[in-house]
Parts: sequence; C-alpha cells; structure tokens
Amino acid sequence: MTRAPIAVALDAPDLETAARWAALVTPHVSTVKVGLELYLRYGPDVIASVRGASGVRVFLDLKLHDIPNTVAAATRAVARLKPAILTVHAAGGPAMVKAAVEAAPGIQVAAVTVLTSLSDADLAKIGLQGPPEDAVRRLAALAVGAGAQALVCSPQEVTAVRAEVGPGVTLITPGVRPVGSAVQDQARVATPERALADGADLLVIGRPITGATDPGAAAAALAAALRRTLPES
Ligand SMILES: O=C(O)c1cc(=O)[nH]c(=O)n1[C@@H]1O[C@H](COP(=O)(O)O)[C@@H](O)[C@H]1O
Repeated sequence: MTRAPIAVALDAPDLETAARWAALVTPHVSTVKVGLELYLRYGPDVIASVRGASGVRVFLDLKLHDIPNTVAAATRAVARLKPAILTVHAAGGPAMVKAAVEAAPGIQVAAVTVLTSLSDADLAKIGLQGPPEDAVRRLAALAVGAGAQALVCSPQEVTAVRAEVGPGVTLITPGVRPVGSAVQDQARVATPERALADGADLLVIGRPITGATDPGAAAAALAAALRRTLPES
C-alpha cells in the first residue's frame, strides 16, 4: 500500500524519542521531518538515527536564511546527509534561493513563504500589509523564479499558490489540524482532508501524531482518512 503523503515532524526533546516515533510512523507515511530542535542538539547523526533501516525519506527543515554565499556553503554542508527536502526562507531573496538550489543538486529545496504561525495582525507588525495570501503568492513566485522546486505555505493558500506557480511545483503544508485537535498554536490552518483536496502534495503534521498515546496508530488513522479523500492514492 502506498504510504500517505505526510511528513511527520519529529520535534522531540531527545534522539531516542525521535527514533522511536520515526519507527512507529514509517510504515504509514512517506516522510519524516527533522527540524531545528533535534538538529541543533544532535547534529548530522540525527539523520541516520531517524532514517533507520526503513530508508524513509528525510525532510531536513533548517529554514536557512542568510546571504547567498553563506546559504550555499551551509547547503553543501548538509547535502552530504542526502535529505530528500531542505528548507530555506523565500524572504532571503531570489539570489539566496538560487544559491541553495545550485548547491544541492538532487535535493528538493523547499522555500518557506509565510510561516503558518503568523496571522494578519502579525504580518502587519513586520510590515507586510494585506492578507497573508498576497505575501505568500509573491514569495512563491519569487522562489520558483529562482529555481525552487517546492514551496511551504499554509493549507489556506494552496489553491492560490497552485494558480500562481502551476502544476509542476511540490506544495508542502504545515498548519494541518485534524478536526478536534487539541493543539491550536498555528494561525492559518485547515484539516488534512481539505489540504489534500485543495492540491497539497505533502502535509507536515507534528503534535497531532507525536502527541498521541500511540503515534503509530494516529499516523495509520490519518493515512486511512486521506486514502478516503483521494481513493486512488
Ligand atoms: O517548514 C516547516 O516545516 C514549517 C513551516 C511553517 O510555516 N510552519 C510550521 O509549523 N512548520 C513546521 O511544521 C511543524 C508543525 O508541527 P505541528 O504544529 O506540531 O503540527 C513544525 O515542525 C514546524 O517547524
């Protein structure tokens, strides 16, 4: 059976927990995501630990954001770990996104548009007036123009971003919350079914899975729900 297009965010306090979560969810999902918390604590070794014997795709979410020369060097430094996906901030500008893409042949560079934790009011405070969708579309076009093959946006903007960049770009959506989810600290959210129906290619889901008593069962249930949304997947 095809694994569900979910990247489980392994935002764990220690390596043992992350590796355990990865082993539990890997039969059900296509990807696991390593972020700043784990990478800054354990460094490159964390990738092999969560990849384990299954060889699951690893999404390295470092959200690089610096001058192009520094981002290119940082990208080369992590490229040897062979993550399937690496994040950079689109707000770093076209030269920075291009530098990352050129430094990492074989790795999908995903440009983060506007963080899903930011609301309209937050964006106004950092000088981005207007609906988040406007900034997301602008950053999406910038990043794809610079060579990014993937974008990170909230599920609320998937339809607009798809219209902006066309069918060939992978759209990755965090801010995914199943109905009744207790974790509500993201500003721009939608259910997994809605995100997928709107055209997202990969759903990033963390605490709704990893906070469950049985993360493996939670991942299996979400995967089954998504199969009902897209029966052919
Ligand atoms: O790049 C990301 O993965 C990301 C971008 C974004 O805009 N919002 C966002 O929440 N994320 C990540 O997605 C994950 C969401 O986790 P949960 O909120 O627990 O589902 C976290 O690991 C975040 O770092």
